[in-house]
Amino acid sequence: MRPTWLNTAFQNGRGLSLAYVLLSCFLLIVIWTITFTRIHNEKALAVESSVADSKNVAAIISSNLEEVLSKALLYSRIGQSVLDGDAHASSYLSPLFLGDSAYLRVAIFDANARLVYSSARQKDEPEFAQLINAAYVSSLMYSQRQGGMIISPPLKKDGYTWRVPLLIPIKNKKDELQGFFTAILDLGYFLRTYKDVSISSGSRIEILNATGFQLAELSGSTLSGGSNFAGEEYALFLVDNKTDGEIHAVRPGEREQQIGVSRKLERYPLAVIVSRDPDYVLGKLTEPHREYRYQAVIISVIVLLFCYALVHIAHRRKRLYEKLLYSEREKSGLIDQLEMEKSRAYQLASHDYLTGIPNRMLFHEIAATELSRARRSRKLYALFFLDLDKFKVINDTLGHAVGDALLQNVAKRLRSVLREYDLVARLGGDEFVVLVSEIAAEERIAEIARTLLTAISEPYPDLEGHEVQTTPSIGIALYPRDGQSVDELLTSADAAMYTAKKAGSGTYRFYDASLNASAARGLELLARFRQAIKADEFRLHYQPKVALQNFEIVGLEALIRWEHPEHGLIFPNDFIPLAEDHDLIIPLGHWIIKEVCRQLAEWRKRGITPVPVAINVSVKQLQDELLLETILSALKKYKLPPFLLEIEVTESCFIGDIDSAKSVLEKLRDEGLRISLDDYGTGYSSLSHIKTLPVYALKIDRSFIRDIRNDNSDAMIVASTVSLARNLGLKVIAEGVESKEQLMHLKVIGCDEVQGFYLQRPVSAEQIETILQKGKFDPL
Ligand SMILES: Nc1nc2c(ncn2[C@@H]2O[C@H](COP(=O)(O)O[C@H]3[C@@H](O)[C@H](n4cnc5c(=O)[nH]c(N)nc54)O[C@@H]3COP(=O)(O)O)[C@@H](O)[C@H]2O)c(=O)[nH]1
Repeated sequence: MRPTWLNTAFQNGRGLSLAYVLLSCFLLIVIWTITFTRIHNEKALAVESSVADSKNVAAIISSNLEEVLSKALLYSRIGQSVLDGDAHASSYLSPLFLGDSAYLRVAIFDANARLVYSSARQKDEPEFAQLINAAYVSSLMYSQRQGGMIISPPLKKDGYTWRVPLLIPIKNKKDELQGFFTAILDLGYFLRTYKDVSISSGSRIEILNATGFQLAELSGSTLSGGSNFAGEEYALFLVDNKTDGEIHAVRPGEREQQIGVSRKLERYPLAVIVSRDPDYVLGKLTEPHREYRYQAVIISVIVLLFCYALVHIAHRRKRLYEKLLYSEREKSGLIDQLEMEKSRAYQLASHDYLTGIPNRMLFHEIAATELSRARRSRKLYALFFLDLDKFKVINDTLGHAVGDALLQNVAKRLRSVLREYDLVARLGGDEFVVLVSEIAAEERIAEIARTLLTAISEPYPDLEGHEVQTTPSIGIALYPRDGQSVDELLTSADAAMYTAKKAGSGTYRFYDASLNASAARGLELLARFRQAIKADEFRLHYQPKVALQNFEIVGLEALIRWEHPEHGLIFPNDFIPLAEDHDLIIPLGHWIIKEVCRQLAEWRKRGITPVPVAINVSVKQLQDELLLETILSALKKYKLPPFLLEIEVTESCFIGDIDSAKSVLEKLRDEGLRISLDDYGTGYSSLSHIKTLPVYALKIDRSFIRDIRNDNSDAMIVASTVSLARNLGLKVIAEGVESKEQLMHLKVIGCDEVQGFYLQRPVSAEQIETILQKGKFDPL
């Protein structure tokens, strides 16, 4: 992820422009670095190859020069024979010397510097006199390394400076000076032989003697000489120990440093310098290097133009982005305004202006959605229609302001006594409606009606300075019994409200008249409950669970009934919710546990093979601290293995304090009891959540089985539950099987067990005994 400031910078174009400029600078640096490096390298290479070439030339020249000088040594030995008095020796010398163009003339002197022989047949040789003096001055100590040779600049200033005289002292066997061999060496002739081979217009060959005097120079085709470099930096190489090397000094008289190499002759006091004009060496690179720079300039211009174009685009983008942002802001402002207007309009259209609660329109909308949910639920839905008694009188006598305040307070009180998700609306005038969803038992409905009645009947101490008291008349309609749609329910509840009004103010009535009696009966049952446990009025009925593989009975479910002395057999839906609400479910639960264990023990005693019996345990029972102890002591008392007792819990046990419910069930499982999840599909638990619970089986709710043959979505839900549960290693039991078709369908999709009226309704312990003895069904 890019940091936010970077994102913003890139979005608004500023960051992009900067990036393009930096990239361009980088490219320019790269382009010019490459260009200059290439130029520099090529120059260095050219200099290097010129130096190597010059070194070769210097080596060849110095080697040839050594050869030429070696001949002078040969001639000096013939000269010794002449000095020894050999009359014919001089006749050997002439032809040899005549064939050697490098030497112009030779002469031999005795030890007293008297001329003994001259090839030029001269009486004296003044040019050599200076050399002979020099030889005496140096006490003839010229080293053998230098061939014992003296080579000096010519005395004659005739322009032929390259015609240099050389002297070789001649010694006898006792190493005494016997005389001198002298010759004029034509270095010009020598150098010219290299003119065509190695020398071009930009090159120069120089021959220096040991003192730094330039004896000869060949520059192009021009011969010259006579410069004295003694003591100059240019000739410093003469005094170092190296034979050859490069010259890094400006030649006297030149402005630029030449690319030069030097080489000293090994045996004679001469040195060769080969140098080249840098312009000449590097001149051929000038054009290609100009070309490189030209290319670099063109590429740089392209890069700059490209950069300019990109920056321009980025700026345009920035401007567009700003415009877009602006219009987005404007648009979202408009949308917000419209939304506000819309919600205000909706609020006005859907809510009662006086009380702020939903009006008839919104009530219809929400109630319709609630009823569509109600189809899946096994709970009850009730619509309460309320009308305030004597409201017209209050309004007419105390004024509209008091009437309005009363309506507002009634709405508040209704809201305050109901759950958040119960629906309260004002239909108009003094008519209110309340839709209460998911009511566990019918008895609860009467309780709710009484709560509403009490809340509204309380005095209103200060309504615009007046104390007011009123009562409501409440009509109650139940879904789906009294109406399938909102309108039908409203009509029924309205009718019931009129019945209530007729019965006298401050009362409630059910649309189904029989329920008025049952509401009263609820109170009566409650009053007798504890006594009923003591008087042993409760009974357990049993319904078999059958394996679909072979239709054998694999278990039973124990279902409670109340054998009331006056009302006869009462079913659990009529008293279990009452018992739950008034903390009576715990003593009842203890009774059921003991009774099931007692029954199992009795069957075993009578030789009937017992099968596991499941009991229903509610949330409240799971919170009972004595539950585990009661179960274990009952199993112990009747010496029953724990697997014979099963526990059925609903998903509602895992809403709220899930950990404590889970821990109780885990303890029970650890003791060997099996836990199954009842009414699966009516709650919100996902299979992945169920996997974390200590359950071994799922009981698919009968509302899914009812239409399994006709409703595709029910069939799909059941099939996928079976397959997913199997993957999780859970058993699947289908409840509410009422037909052969449902049974076959469930067998085909791989359901494990079924329970339902088709095979067997719940029956008394005596009746189930016969069925248990048979052990299996034959439903096909
Ligand atoms: N906490 C306790 N709850 C209990 C106990 N005994 C029962 N109950 C719960 O009361 C609800 C109603 O029970 P009941 O009226 O006994 O109905 C059971 C069956 O008779 C009924 N059933 C079985 N087969 C079919 C069928 O094919 N069609 C059909 N319409 N009804 C059928 O289902 C009820 C059993 O349901 P379930 O428990 O989900 O397996 C009920 O919620 C009971 O749980 C008790 O001792 N303690």
